[in-house]
Amino acid sequence: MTQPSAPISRDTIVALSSAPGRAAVAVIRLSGPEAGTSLAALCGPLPEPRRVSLRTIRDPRTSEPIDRGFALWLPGPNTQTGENAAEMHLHGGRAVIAAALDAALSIAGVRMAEPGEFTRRAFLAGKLDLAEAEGLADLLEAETEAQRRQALAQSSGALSVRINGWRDRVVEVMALVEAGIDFSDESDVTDAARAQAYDVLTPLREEIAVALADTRGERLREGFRVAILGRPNAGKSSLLNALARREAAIVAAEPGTTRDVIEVQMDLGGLPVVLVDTAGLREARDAAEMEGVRRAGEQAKAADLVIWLEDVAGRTEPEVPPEARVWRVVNKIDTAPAAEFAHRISARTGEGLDRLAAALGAAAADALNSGGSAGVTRARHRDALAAAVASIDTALDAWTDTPDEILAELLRRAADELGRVTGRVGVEEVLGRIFSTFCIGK
Ligand SMILES: Nc1nc2c(c(=O)[nH]1)N(C=O)[C@@H](CNc1ccc(C(=O)N[C@@H](CCC(=O)O)C(=O)O)cc1)CN2
Ligand SMILES: Nc1nc2c(ncn2[C@@H]2O[C@H](COP(=O)(O)OP(=O)(O)OP(=O)(O)O)[C@@H](O)[C@H]2O)c(=O)[nH]1
Ligand SMILES: [Mg+2]
Repeated sequence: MTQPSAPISRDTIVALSSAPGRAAVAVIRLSGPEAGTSLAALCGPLPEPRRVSLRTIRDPRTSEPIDRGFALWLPGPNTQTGENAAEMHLHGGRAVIAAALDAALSIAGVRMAEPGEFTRRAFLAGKLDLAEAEGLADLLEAETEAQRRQALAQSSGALSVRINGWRDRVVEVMALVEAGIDFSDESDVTDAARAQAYDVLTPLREEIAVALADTRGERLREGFRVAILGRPNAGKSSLLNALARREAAIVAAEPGTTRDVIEVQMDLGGLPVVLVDTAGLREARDAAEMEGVRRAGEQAKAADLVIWLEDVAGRTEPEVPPEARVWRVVNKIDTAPAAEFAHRISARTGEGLDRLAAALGAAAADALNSGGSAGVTRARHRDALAAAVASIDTALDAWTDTPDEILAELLRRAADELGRVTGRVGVEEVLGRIFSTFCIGK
């Protein structure tokens, strides 16, 4: 757990923590030193801690009733933020929410929360570390089962435990090397400690490098990208619509219909797949189409998989970047026999689509973390691990003929890089970036 690294604000914050807009129930949360006094000002004498109590919520300026709802008093420090906290569960109408927030803000010392400020305070109180806070952000964004599982694991400390374990081992190696600094006149001790340090560091470096090379966690966050490319009129937009089960893209009989890139999010067996429809590739007839063709090429590069779609009546060679992974799919098999093709479909009749969707799901399952392992999920983690490995490599390369002090410094750098992931090191620079991605009220 992270220790508080900045003074906790004296302000009491308030926010609507349920989704904005009309809903059955709205949850308004307060956190900070005046959360209890504020709740009392709004709802009368404080309920018993952690007990739901039905109250009339009133505007403290006028005593006019605003709503009847549940009040909760959550005294610190055993709260999500570590501070005094309170909640009101109200009827979810817009005017109720507006009046209750306005009434809370009329109380001295209470202000609106910034995006992510509840979570930021939880972090500052040492209730969760940076990687866990990121996991929480991902949990709010999760759209499929595998994403939810990965996010829940990260928010519960799975990645932090691994990273802290690596960091502890680097520190252990550092201590062995530093033993040499302290006993520099006893070369037996130094040599034995160095040898032992080397033996700990080598497999550790391997472990971190393996985690670094595993991109499945990051790809699970972002989704498995499948770009549909082909000549105009192959039926790309029809295929996108058929797989997405909605008319996301315009389909028309004349070639050159699609110009923009159209993305739809799919859930294939709990895995996020992003399907991308593109402009048909040909000698463009106008500037807009030319731009569409250029963007199609970009999508092919960014995709994890390209579907090269062909009309059974006129086969074409894939025109995709050489490094792209390509599946050739033959469409319009309702119009001609096509038994010889591996992937054959009719976007019109739906024939072959279940098989194609199952194959896409299997490809996604290979490429994405199924939500079980606690790997790297963001570029921020990857950068830190890469820097740690680089520092360890420098140390290992120079192992035998480098002074203890320099080796220890390289190892300290590696430990610091690992510490960045959980926020033990270099917190300030990433705080704003991480917490601002939350919604207000989280
Ligand atoms: N109504 C409501 N539902 C909610 C939340 C909330 O704030 N309000 N949560 C908000 O995110 C989530 C639950 N997360 C929470 C995390 C920690 C603590 C908490 O009070 N922790 C204390 C006490 C732990 C204990 O006694 O078991 C602590 O860590 O010291 C509460 C909620 C999801 N559901
Ligand atoms: N018979 C038959 N016609 C199809 C099938 N799939 C698409 N079509 C028709 O083919 C024409 C072109 O379909 P689109 O989906 O717009 O083709 P596209 O590849 O997106 O074309 P561009 O956007 O111009 O590149 C439309 O008239 C579709 O109805 C199919 O499986 N069978
Ligand atoms: Mg199209």
